[in-house]
Amino acid sequence: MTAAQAAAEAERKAGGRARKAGARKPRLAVVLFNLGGPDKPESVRPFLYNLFVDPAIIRVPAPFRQLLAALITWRRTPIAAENYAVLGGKSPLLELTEAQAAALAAALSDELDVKVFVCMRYWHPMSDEVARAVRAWGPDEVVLLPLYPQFSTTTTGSSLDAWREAATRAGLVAPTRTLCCYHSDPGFVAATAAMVRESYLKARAELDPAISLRVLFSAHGLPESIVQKGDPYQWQVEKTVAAVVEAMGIPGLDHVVCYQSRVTPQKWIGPSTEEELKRAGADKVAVLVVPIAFVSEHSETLVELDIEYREEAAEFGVPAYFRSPAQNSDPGFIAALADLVRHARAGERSLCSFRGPRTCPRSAKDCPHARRGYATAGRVMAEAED
Ligand SMILES: C=CC1=C(C)c2cc3[nH]c(cc4nc(cc5[nH]c(cc1n2)c(C)c5CCC(=O)O)C(CCC(=O)O)=C4C)c(C)c3C=C
Ligand SMILES: [Fe+2]
Ligand SMILES: [Fe+2]
Repeated sequence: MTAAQAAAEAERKAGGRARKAGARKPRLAVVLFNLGGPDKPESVRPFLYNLFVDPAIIRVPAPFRQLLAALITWRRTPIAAENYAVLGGKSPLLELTEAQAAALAAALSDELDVKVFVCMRYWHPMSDEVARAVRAWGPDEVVLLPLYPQFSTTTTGSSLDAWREAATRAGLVAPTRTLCCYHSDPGFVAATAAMVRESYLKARAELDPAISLRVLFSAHGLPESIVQKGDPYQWQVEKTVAAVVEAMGIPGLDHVVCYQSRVTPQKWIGPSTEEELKRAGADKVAVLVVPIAFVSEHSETLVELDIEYREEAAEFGVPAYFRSPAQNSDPGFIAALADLVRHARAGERSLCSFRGPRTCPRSAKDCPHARRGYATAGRVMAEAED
């Protein structure tokens, strides 16, 4: 073959590859992260141990952490098992997250060859098995999407750390974009506000017009010390509530942010949801409780909010108790997730918020944008980008 023929052949092959690439949709793996929950009564104890032994949750060095985790697990297991027994002996979180994954894949499938994986932090499917499955599928790119709109070191941070290690072990090296938070993303806020507004109007219609209605935006709590060290979660929860209230467009809406699910004896951030129920009882106002940091139903909505707090509200003399549903596979919420994936792919950054760069104040030292050398799949990611 002459040099000219070789050059023509190379050009033909390159053209063919480009045409192929043009015809082929990008192969994208999206990984949805959530906390996970037991799949049968016997899983409650190991699930709880996995949670309490996580250094992002119990912040004491080994081997004391393992000892403390075993002790807290021993104390918590009967309470948690009783809650899961109400739900048929298991958490519904995996099925609901799988439904979200299927809906998100459908929303993106016109433009992408997409597969959406579910990765749980403390019960199956967990990081190692999911990272291996993602690698075996052979994506061109990966988007990591936490099902926590607000970043916390205890949730998103912990999941991403576990993923980074698992991806390295699995040899997953595809270019990866990480979406750290979407607390005030316009799509997420609009979808959430529409759901809360509908619940509010429904409750208002059922309620005696003489009785006022207060909205309790109830988020999962955190130990105060974690927030004081720089966890941006509480700041982000407050941003979500402010944006949702504005988008609801109900003038003079009586509302408050409060925190539920305290599970350790330390001081947790407040006010607690129980304190707010007590106050509503004293004020003789009805309440609409809105889960604001959970995007799926699970034990803390279906048991804690729907049974325990409802009973406490009645004891405190709250005249009526309503609850707004979590997003689950609400079409507006899934469309917002799809837009977040598009946005993450279109941006320059390997680590991004819903807006692109960092959104947290400087005081939030545990915002992932503040951590130098943040890495995933063996690649160093964006370092303190703002
Ligand atoms: C110190 C303990 C805990 C912290 C901090 C914490 C933060 C945190 N958790 C969620 C979301 C979920 N938590 C879930 C269950 C769960 N969480 C804890 C403890 C802490 N969470 C426990 C012990 C449990 C198990 C259930 C129980 O014993 O009550 C779940 C899943 C539950 C299910 O039904 O599947 C979710 C989801 C957030 C958002 C958060 C802080 C930002
Ligand atoms: Fe929790
Ligand atoms: Fe941040």
